[in-house]
Amino acid sequence: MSASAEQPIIRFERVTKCYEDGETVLKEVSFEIRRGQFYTLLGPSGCGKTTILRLIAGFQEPSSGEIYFDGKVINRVPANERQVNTVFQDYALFPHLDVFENVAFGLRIKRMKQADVENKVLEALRFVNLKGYEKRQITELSGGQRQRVAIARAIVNEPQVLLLDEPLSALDLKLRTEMQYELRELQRRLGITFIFVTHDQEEALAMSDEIFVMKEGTIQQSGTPTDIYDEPINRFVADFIGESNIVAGQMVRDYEVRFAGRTFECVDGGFRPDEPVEIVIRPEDLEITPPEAGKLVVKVDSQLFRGVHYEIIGYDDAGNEWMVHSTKRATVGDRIGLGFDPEAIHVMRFGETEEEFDRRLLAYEESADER
Ligand SMILES: Nc1ncnc2c1ncn2[C@@H]1O[C@H](COP(=O)(O)OP(=O)(O)OP(=O)(O)O)[C@@H](O)[C@H]1O
Repeated sequence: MSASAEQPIIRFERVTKCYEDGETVLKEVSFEIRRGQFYTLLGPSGCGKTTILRLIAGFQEPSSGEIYFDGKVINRVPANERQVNTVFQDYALFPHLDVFENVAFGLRIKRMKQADVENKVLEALRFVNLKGYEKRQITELSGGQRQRVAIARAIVNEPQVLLLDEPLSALDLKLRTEMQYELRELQRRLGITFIFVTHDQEEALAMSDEIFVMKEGTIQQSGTPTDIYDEPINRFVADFIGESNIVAGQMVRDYEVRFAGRTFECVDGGFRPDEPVEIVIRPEDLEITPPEAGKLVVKVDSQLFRGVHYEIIGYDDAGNEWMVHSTKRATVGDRIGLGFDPEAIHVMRFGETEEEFDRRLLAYEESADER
């Protein structure tokens, strides 16, 4: 592999963004984006996702820190000189132009020859399955088709990076799911980097090679969907990604944790003895057993049929709530046992971010070396 192929295509180095009103919406954010991958920025409204896209696109400048593209600082490079295109939430199509002219717009500005414009526009429309729609007006298209025109208009410029700001949020659920497959497939065929913004965790898990989970202008955790689902770094991430049982606990020593009034074997280390922690167990990792065989015993409070499983809510004697996803039914009011493997227990430090976690792990490994 050549050096440039290994180099991240985009790198943020301690990037901070304050708006004129003094609000700091990104706080020393650092990350790397590798070539040809599908990235998702995931987080609640207002956490700074769109601001990151605007900084990459060149619509805004950072207040401090460096943005690199292909190894060069681009903080002050104008938007039209960057090899980046954006698909906006509302698509921003021109209603008075037909499909062909919408897609051709950027090429006409570049004064490309008519024959080349035609070739490129038709190729882009083929890519998004809209061949034959060239003469249609935008108003005569469905939401999904408009979405595809917006993508064709962006990829016709052959960007190295495509930024997509909540592009599926205007679509109904069925079309949204279809477009998730289409977008993922399109990214693979084009082989360019996609940076996708959403606040929908299922969408992020389904589509991404890598997810950045954001909160209040910081990246809480980055990783593959499975990393983030299985090993959430803190309560915020665990809560935001999927359904979780989160209860307070205390480390006894490495690989032994106490919660709900009992001590359990676990697979996490690197904590101080007696350190207060939070425990995550996913509802699908809990198994219903007879009460005497359970690691925990809960009283069933409610039950809902969810199609593939029952969602059962119960309370243990310490008052903790437990959600269970089970193909077995339970009876409201009964006491049932809950079984789980040591691997199903995920131990987190209170409110720890990824950087704090890395520092703790390093210190732990160094102290283990000394021992
Ligand atoms: N031009 C601006 N001037 C001042 N404040 C702004 C400006 N643009 C955004 N903000 C503020 O910056 C914060 C982050 O906004 P941003 O649009 O990046 O969030 P987001 O995560 O994309 O949210 P959403 O999911 O709602 O689009 C918000 O508090 C927002 O009010």
